[in-house]
Amino acid sequence: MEVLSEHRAFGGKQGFYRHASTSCNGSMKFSLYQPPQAEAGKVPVLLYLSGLTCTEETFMIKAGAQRLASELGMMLVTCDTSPRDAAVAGESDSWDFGLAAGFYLDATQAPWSTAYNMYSYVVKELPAVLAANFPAADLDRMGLFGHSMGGHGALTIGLKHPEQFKSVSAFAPIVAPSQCPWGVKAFTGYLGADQSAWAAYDATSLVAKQQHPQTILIDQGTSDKFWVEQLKTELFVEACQKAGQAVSVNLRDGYDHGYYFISSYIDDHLRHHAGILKG
Ligand SMILES: N[C@@H](CCC(=O)N[C@@H](CS)C(=O)NCC(=O)O)C(=O)O
Repeated sequence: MEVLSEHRAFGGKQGFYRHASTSCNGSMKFSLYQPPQAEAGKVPVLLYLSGLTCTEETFMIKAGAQRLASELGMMLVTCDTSPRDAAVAGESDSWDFGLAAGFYLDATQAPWSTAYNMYSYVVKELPAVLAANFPAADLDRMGLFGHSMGGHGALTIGLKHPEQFKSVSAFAPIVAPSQCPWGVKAFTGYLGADQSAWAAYDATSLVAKQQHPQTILIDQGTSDKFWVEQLKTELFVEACQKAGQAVSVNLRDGYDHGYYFISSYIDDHLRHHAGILKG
């Protein structure tokens, strides 16, 4: 692992790192905030998955999460949103598919399957890099959250791996990718036209079969221009009610899809995860 830069922040350390990734067939970057408590022992790890067009930097620059993470003694980690180094033909043709749009799945279709394996990257490869390089990262106390496409990643991966990700939350998540334009485009390209392969990466389908033992926290702005067409919170809430999954949804009046919304409610999410991981 290569250190790109490290910066003192709120008594801890904000760093940016690069490593060779087999899942993504090239080098990948991630960012990590170590709270001051990491100097004295292990701390819980909160992994954040970003949305379309974002990088490993976006959350650390815009969400304003480090101040409370420092107080609570939580490590924050954000990865990139797709492979960057694999030179897959056509990957930069659109902003909602390919580069910065990996959708946290393992692609099965050529040419994407050689590198677009963000599911394996998040579940296996990145945690192994953390274990090897950050002794203070307590991987038995990991939480997962994310925004939009990353909210979809957090919900699906959290539902599939409740033992690994003990707490789950999301800002403005895509909850039913099989039923919205972003998801249909991504799943058709990465997974193929046969929709039977899609359910494994669709939170609304998944929750009928696999529930998370903890309450899932969701915040959604009511002035989010993507809410009705792409995000469809209500489909997940209905599926949770049917399946007996505890979910707490806060509709935030007048907030849009951007990072001013996220930074307004980031503390609630950090406290949600701390309550479970440190409880
Ligand atoms: N490019 C898209 C919007 C993309 C977008 O809103 N991305 C969200 C995640 S889905 C984001 O977090 N963008 C980065 C930012 O707001 O800093 C558009 O013009 O409609």
